[in-house]
Amino acid sequence: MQRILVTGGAGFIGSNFVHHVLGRTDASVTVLDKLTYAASRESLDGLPEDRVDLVVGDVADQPLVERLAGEHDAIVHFAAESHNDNSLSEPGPFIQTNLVGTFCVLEAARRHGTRLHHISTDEVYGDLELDDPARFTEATPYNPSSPYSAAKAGSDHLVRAWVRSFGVQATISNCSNNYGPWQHVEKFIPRQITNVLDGGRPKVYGAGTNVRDWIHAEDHSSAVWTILERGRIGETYLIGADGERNNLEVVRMILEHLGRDADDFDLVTDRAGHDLRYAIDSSKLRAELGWTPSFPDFATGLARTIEWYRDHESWWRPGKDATEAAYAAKGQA
Ligand SMILES: Cc1cn([C@H]2C[C@H](O)[C@@H](COP(=O)(O)OP(=O)(O)O[C@H]3O[C@H](C)C(=O)[C@H](O)[C@H]3O)O2)c(=O)[nH]c1=O
Repeated sequence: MQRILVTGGAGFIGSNFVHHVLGRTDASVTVLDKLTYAASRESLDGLPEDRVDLVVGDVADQPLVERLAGEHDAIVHFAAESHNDNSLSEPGPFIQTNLVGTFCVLEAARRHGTRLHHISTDEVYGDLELDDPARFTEATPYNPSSPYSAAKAGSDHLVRAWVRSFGVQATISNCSNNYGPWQHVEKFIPRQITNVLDGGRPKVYGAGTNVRDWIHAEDHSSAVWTILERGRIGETYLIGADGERNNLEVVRMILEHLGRDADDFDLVTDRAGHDLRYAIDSSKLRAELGWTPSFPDFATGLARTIEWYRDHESWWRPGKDATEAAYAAKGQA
């Protein structure tokens, strides 16, 4: 695979993947990205210019995606609207990008016989009880809760249908919550880090007992590359790094790292339909393809991420006020 098309490659997880591929292989990458509020050209800075191309465009632009698919050996499809809170206030873009966009990618892959890897989320499985020892596996029934996760669930079903009905050469991965550099300040970890850097207080939904299974974006990238290279066509692989923490634990770690009292946070209005707990069993990926996470433990990864936000204020600052104003309008600031 020498020529790879990465949809959504200027977003948080997509751009981490582009850095991963260009740093570890001799492949060249075309990024197709609409450069919405959640993407940034800066996330692609420092890459070898002769091996990366940015096409600013919409993944739901069928002729554009068809043309690009014909010029590449593989498509890795990250492009998606990803923020649950936004999907609750305005679901339309989630249907358009996550469902219609995936349809366009599938039709393009079908027409050109291009290998496809579809990026998805563990949220398609709904949530687990806090005291349930179970974790999600590839056999867990779909049960999405939000417009975001329902649209991602639908996109997974489209991929499986195109594999079975049209022989599209596709794999799917469902990953848990990512953290790391270049994540938009609307998301939980960057929001709380930047609140504290600004001298403010973290804002925790509900009672803060909801659990997320954190993985560093770099480990997500290495898993996706492994599946792209060695995954079996038509298969789904769950990606996770055994990083379960509740939201209170995470904000306390951020506060303590930045020299503040661990209880210096506010509990705010809960998210509607807020999923309680996500937890991934990634045994299939580890046993079948030999993948293991390489990033250090969550505490070390979080500390490095906090330092990254401290060092990159000029990147996150322009979006911060508008993001907080939107949360304030919902009683979550
Ligand atoms: C923004 C914010 C969030 N939260 C809570 C809500 C969740 O329990 C947790 C993480 O929230 P966040 O919105 O960052 O992420 P999730 O809703 O878990 O979803 C994320 O991880 C999955 C896998 C994807 O697939 C999504 O694309 C991705 O956004 O913190 C707060 O308590 N306060 C806040 O200010």
